[in-house]
Amino acid sequence: MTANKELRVIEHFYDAAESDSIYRRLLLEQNWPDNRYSVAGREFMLPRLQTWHADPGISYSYSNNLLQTRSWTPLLSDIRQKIEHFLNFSFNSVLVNLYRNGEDYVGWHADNEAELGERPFIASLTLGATRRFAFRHKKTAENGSILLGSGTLLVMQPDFQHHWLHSIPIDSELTQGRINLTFRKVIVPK
Ligand SMILES: O=C(O)CCC(=O)C(=O)O
Ligand SMILES: [Fe+2]
Repeated sequence: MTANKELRVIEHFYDAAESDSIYRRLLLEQNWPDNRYSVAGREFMLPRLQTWHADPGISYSYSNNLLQTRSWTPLLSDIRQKIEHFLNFSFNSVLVNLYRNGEDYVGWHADNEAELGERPFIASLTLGATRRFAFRHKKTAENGSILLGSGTLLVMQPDFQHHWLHSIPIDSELTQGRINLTFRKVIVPK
């Protein structure tokens, strides 16, 4: 079993000009919050900036701890629609990450919170600078990475979160920013 079967990469999902224009718009429009948080009385700094947008009634523990839920902007709705149409799947939330330069990163994790259900299906769109997306198997020493360039859509199949951890490592040489959108489907409790 390799991670490749559980990852699908669609390059140029948006072409270079579209990706560049979306990147610039998001950078200006997102009204990025401060990345200093206080959780249970402890202060910490997230090594990137984030916003969280969801349909009404959607609650996600990660975001409840760290982020306010925002509504969909017209631009985020348009992107969601294009991805949903392409994948024939509907999402109800998106986590937007801004890596201001190569010093910003996300550490090893799996997106397997209970609210994403048994089979978390995640679509991730990269805009701006190219960054390395690294993955490593939870039980074996298998590991690998792929470069995600602007306009690339990465689809993480449910089993990817079960078997692998992923991260965006620091790239100290890099001065440009990157925005990543991970579209998710939070399960609404009945
Ligand atoms: O920036 C990326 O490509 C990955 C972001 C990520 O793993 C996440 O938001 O859970
Ligand atoms: Fe992730």
